[in-house]
Amino acid sequence: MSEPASLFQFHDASLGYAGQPVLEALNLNVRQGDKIALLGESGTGKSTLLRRLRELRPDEVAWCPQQPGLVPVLSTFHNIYMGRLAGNPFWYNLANLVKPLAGPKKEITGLASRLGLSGQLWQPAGALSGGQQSRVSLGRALYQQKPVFIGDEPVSALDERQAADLLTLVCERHQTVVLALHNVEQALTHCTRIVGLRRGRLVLDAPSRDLTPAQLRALYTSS
Ligand SMILES: Nc1ncnc2c1ncn2[C@@H]1O[C@H](COP(=O)(O)OP(=O)(O)OP(=O)(O)O)[C@@H](O)[C@H]1O
Repeated sequence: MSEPASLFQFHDASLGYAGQPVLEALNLNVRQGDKIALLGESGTGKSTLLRRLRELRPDEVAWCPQQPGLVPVLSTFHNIYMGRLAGNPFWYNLANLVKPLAGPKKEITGLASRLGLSGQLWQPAGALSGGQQSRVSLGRALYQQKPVFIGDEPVSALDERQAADLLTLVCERHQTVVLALHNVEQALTHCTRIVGLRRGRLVLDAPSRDLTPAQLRALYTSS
């Protein structure tokens, strides 16, 4: 059987800002079909790496940022709809803003129900709880329907059951997934490969089946 295609490749790469490296000597190959959890303590460069992945293949990536970045005066429906804004003509977007058309209405109503947001569909995003807002943000990324999902702590504001349910949904609906997570159990349950960062270096890249929670927690120890 042939190897899955490579989507993102880094060879001894350095990633950072304005000439200041955050990640150095990075070697990483993300293949089609990978379900990767990116772990590491705060400030070690997870978001930096995810942003670069998104920049490399903007048309193929559904992006779920760390901060939901919703438009507070617009409804849940409209914020989810924004996931496909760029792919539709102006008149179509305007029509949906004023009076949602049957197609998007049906699709987004179904998605909102799956996200537990049926009761909030027409409420302004600014009136939602933090967890509800992060589900809207997830909905907006899912609505993009891209082959690759990149999420920066997409379920950190959710309770355990909701987080598990929505990580399952994300993995089912995308061929390739890369998620920054802080919960090692979630990482091992939902992802097939774990990439660990520590102090700006990639220090772990292994199949989930070969790892234990204790090994992953070591990424967060101070020594
Ligand atoms: N836009 C930026 N300009 C300059 N430096 C930045 C920028 N974004 C992040 N950094 C710096 O890069 C380093 C890594 O940040 P990054 O957000 O990638 O970490 P992280 O692992 O995602 O952290 P967290 O788990 O807290 O989200 C930090 O020192 C941060 O200050």
